[in-house]
Amino acid sequence: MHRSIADYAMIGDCESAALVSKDGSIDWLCLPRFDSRACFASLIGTPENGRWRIAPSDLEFTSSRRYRDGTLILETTFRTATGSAMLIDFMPPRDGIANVMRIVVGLEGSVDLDFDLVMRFDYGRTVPWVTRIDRDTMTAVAGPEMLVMRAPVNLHGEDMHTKGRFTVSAGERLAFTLLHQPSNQEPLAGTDPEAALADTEAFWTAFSSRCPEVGNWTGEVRRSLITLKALTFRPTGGIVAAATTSLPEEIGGSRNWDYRYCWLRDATLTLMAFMDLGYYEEAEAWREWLMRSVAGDPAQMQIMYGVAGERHLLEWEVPWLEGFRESQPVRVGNAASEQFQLDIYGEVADLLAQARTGGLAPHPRSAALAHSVMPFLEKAWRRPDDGIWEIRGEHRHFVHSKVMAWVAFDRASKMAADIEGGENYAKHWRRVADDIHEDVCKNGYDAELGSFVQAYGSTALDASLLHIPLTGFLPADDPRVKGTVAAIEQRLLRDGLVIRYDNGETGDGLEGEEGAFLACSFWLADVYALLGRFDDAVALYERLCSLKNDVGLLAEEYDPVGDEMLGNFPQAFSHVGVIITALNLARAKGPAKERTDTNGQPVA
Ligand SMILES: OC[C@H]1O[C@H](O[C@H]2O[C@H](CO)[C@@H](O)[C@H](O)[C@H]2O)[C@H](O)[C@@H](O)[C@@H]1O
Repeated sequence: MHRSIADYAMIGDCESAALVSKDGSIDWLCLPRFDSRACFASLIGTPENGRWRIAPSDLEFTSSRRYRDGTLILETTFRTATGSAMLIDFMPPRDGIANVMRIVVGLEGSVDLDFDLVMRFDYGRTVPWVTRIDRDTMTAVAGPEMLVMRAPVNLHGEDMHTKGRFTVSAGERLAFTLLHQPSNQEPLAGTDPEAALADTEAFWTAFSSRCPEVGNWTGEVRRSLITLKALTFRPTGGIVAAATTSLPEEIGGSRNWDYRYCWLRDATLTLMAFMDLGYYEEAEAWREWLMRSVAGDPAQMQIMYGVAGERHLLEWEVPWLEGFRESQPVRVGNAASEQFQLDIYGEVADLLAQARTGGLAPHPRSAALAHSVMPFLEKAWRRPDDGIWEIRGEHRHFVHSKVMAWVAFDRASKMAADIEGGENYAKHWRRVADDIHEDVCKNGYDAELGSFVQAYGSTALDASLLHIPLTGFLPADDPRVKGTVAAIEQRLLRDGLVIRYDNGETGDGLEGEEGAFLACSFWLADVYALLGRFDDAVALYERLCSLKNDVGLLAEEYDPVGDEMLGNFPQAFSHVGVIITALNLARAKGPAKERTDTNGQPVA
């Protein structure tokens, strides 16, 4: 049986994350940060590239799992012929030390379990020296890093694995911990796992209990909110697009990318979801991250940064990893970081404008940002770019990019009051917005097709055009918008889900195909809601939610033919869709008590 992406659940501590399989194996873990070199990389390799498995010795076991309510604490229950046991997996929010904790709890009878720990640094390549320090403690060292593993059972070394077999009986609890630290220090003591479990539960419930009711979809929304929070990097406010690299967009294909970075686009959309639910601290922290990351020459502004604002995200291929179900190459770093993508200015401006409307005080450096970025953009919007999909080919005049440049000037003119001389700026930026609007309507609309098109001069379609009504560029009932929606329904739907574009007619510079893009499918549901097609919107939303795995997680894409998730996982873009579309549906139809305004407050 092959593995599927849906087999995994995420645990994390808002600085990094691990993926745990249904059969109790942590197959992905990067420490100390999301984008650090993995110490468990079997997700995109083999068990020899690092993993930590605790599972029944009796291979005939069954398992089921869930997150403890309102938390990111994973509970996997194993059932065997002799009894049942629960594996509780979590990463405590850090007090300086990165820790993975696993508590095995005997539930019924007794269960024999196998322990198999394969510690590898450098994305599965480097085999460390493993040394026993005392009865319960082992260290693994290679170069600058050290893992300290504590286990209350007998373990031994075998073929570069740390192995053991133990029995847990009803009522018993056995705690295992793995912490990461620099190798030039003495092994740290670590915290008591049971106390850490209580603290972790308190952290997540304090966060998730503030989530407002969202119609029939509160459960869906809350799980996605927790997932997005887990993708934020607490020390800096950065937000990663997903927890993984190189989960394939086509099984066996080469569309494998590293998403463990902060895209301005993905992060702003994530923050819109946070703010729509009334969570403003994340927006404030991210705004600080943004101001530090983009500081300097606006021509050097990047579309993505590292979690602390790093700029050099050099893309390279990892030859020793065979890839998820042999999807090669595995990539680390992302060359799209060097692309020119016009839409990011609009996304950032939209976010800042919504943050202001939601009550965030003007940032002391918002004038500096406006004074450097807007004059740059006033010229730059006329240039072709790489577009929202980061197409690896020639620059084009993408319609979505121009629409988002309009958003930048539209929102800037509305926020101009925050800066000195605001009235004049407001007028000037409004004029530029009008120029862009005219340009797009003239060059981006094909009257014969009755639809906007992907790029000036092209007849290809693009799902990103759904942002035309969603951003307020044109109203949803404008005939040109209705025509575009009809064309997308006709040409970009695959088994009811939306693909980004038809690669046959577009050519994106890459080999192979990809699945339906889940975020685009949520956008279509949003547009249905705007058009008053409420039943269509709900049907599509519920279909999308049905694609989640057993613990409520979504990857970037879905293959309707192979019936499986594709792409990096869990993906912020997709979970943003779960939240924003639920809010749109609840606002459109729900009884007053279920509606929320942008502060997450019930609307009277
Ligand atoms: O399709 C080619 C590109 O795919 C990735 O980009 C996609 O993911 C980004 C992060 O979620 C998203 O912001 C972007 O809109 C998507 O197209 C990949 O990161 C790129 O390197 C690649 O060219």
